[in-house]
Amino acid sequence: MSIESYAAELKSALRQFPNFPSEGILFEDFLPIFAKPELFKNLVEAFKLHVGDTKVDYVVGLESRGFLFGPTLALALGAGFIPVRKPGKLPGPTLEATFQKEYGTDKFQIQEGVIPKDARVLVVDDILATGGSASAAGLLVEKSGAKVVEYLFVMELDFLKGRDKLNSPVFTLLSGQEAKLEK
Ligand SMILES: O=P(O)(O)OC[C@H]1O[C@H](OP(=O)(O)OP(=O)(O)O)[C@H](O)[C@@H]1O
Ligand SMILES: Nc1ncnc2[nH]cnc12
Ligand SMILES: [Mg+2]
Repeated sequence: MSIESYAAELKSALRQFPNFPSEGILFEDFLPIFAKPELFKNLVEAFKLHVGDTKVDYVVGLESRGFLFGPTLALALGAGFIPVRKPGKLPGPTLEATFQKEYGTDKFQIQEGVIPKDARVLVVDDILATGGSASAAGLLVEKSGAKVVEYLFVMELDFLKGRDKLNSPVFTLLSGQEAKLEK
């Protein structure tokens, strides 16, 4: 199957919730994908097709939703998985970055020394909204001395222009929201 046909099938599984978690947000719920093994398998297969022969040493997944498929994708690519977590969850020395997102401020941490210098990394998450989360994660990868080969997302909220904050190529599997939710 092609990436496009995987994408069409996956897109039809998503559910939208207007005004969640706050007024004016159209929330894209991608959890139904994980309730069906064939959809979950196809999500990973579609990303794998996109990555192709590109050399990847690590997949870095963002807490929480990037943890749902990041490790599975890493395994499928023969790469390691490294978590970027919200503060206070990782033991030992960490690197930290603060960021703004679509609905609030947050912090991310990564353990120091877990990514070898010059490693080739894919940063993966479910949604690219303002780009705050992904750019903070990219910064942590760069602070570790590694290289972000590409950012991979299931979906993008195009109107927020999050990709402008990212300084490596960006791939989004499904077409996203082009306009803000009308009241
Ligand atoms: O591009 P941004 O504006 O940074 O927003 C995108 C991020 O927001 C959501 O995570 P969130 O932290 O809300 O919750 P989660 O723990 O459920 O992943 C989403 O899963 C992305 O990680
Ligand atoms: N509209 C949205 N739907 C789901 N997750 C999100 N994260 C940030 N914005 C989101
Ligand atoms: Mg998230």
